[in-house]
Amino acid sequence: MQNKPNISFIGGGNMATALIGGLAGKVTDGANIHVVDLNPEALQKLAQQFGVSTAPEIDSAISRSEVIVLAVKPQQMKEVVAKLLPHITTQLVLSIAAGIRAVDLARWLNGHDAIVRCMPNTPALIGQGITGMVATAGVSPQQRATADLILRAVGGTVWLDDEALIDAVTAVSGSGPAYVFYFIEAMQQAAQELGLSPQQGIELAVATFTGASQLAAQSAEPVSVLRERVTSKGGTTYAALTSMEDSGVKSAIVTAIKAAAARGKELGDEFGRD
Ligand SMILES: NC(=O)C1=CN([C@@H]2O[C@H](COP(=O)(O)OP(=O)(O)OC[C@H]3O[C@@H](n4cnc5c(N)ncnc54)[C@H](O)[C@@H]3O)[C@@H](O)[C@H]2O)C=CC1
Ligand SMILES: O=C(O)[C@@H]1CCC=N1
Repeated sequence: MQNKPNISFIGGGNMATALIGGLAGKVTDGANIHVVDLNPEALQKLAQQFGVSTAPEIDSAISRSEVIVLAVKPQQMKEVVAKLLPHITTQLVLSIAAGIRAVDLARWLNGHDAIVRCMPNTPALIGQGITGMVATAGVSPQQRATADLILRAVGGTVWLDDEALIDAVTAVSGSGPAYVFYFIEAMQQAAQELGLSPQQGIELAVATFTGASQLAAQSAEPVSVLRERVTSKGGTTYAALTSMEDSGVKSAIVTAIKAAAARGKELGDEFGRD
C-alpha cells in the first residue's frame, strides 16, 4: 500500500466531497489529491477546505496519480472516460457510479483491467457510510488494500466476489438511506396526526432510528429478538406490528428492494449496449 497515495477525482460533487473529507489530512495529504470538475465553485470550495489541487478538465496531473476515482453521474461516464484514456497507464481506477459495470468501463478504457467498482451511500457524508466493493482480475493486492483504505475513510466496506451482487448492495444500502428517510417521514406524519408538533415528531422519530440502529449494531442477538423484546403480548407495539403485517408492509419492502436491484441490472444492461 502506498504510504500517502496520490489520488485524482473526476467529479467533485457530493460523494467525492465526502470521500475527500475522509481522506485529506488522514489517509493522504490534501496536496496529494487532485480534483477535476466542470464547476469552478465546487473546485474553489474543495481547494479552500482541503488544500487539494484542481482543474476544470482532465489534465496531465492524472498521469501522476496512483488512483483515479470516477465520481461523475453514470450518464457522464462514457464521455469522461474517453477523455481519460490518454492518461491511463497502470493506475487503479475506482468507480463509484451506480449501474456501470467494470467490464464496460474496461471496454471504454481499451481493456484496462485494474478497476474497483464501489457502491457507497450518503451517510459517507458524515463518515458513517457503508460500501460494497468488487475488484477486477487485474487489481493487485496492494491496489485492493488502497481501495479499501479510501472507502474506509468514510465508513465500512464489504467486499464481494461476484460483481452481479453489486445490484443487491445498491438496492439494500446504496438506495437504503432513502427508505429510512421515508420511514422517518411516515413516523413524523403519524406523530403530527396524533397531536405532536413537527419538531417533536422529527426529534422522536430520528432518535428512535439512531438508538435502535445502535442497539442492533451493538447487540449479539438477532434483530428479531430485539423486536420481540419491545413487543408485549396484547400491548401497543403488538397492535402496530399486527397492523403492518395485515397491510403487507414487510413483503412490500422486500418487493421494493428487489425492484431497485432489478433497476440496477437494467441500468447495467443499458450502459452495456453503449
Ligand atoms: N448520491 C448517492 O446516494 C450515491 C451516488 N453514487 C454515485 O456517485 C456518483 C456521483 O454522485 P454525486 O456525488 O451524488 O453527484 P454530484 O452531481 O453531486 O457530483 C457529480 C459532479 O460531477 C461533475 N461533472 C459533471 N460532468 C463532468 C465532467 N465531464 N468532467 C468533470 N466533472 C464533471 C459535476 O459538476 C458534479 O460536481 C454517481 O455516479 C452516483 O451514481 C453512488 C452511491 C450513492
Ligand atoms: O438512486 C440511484 O440510482 C443511486 C444509486 C444508489 C443511490 N442513488
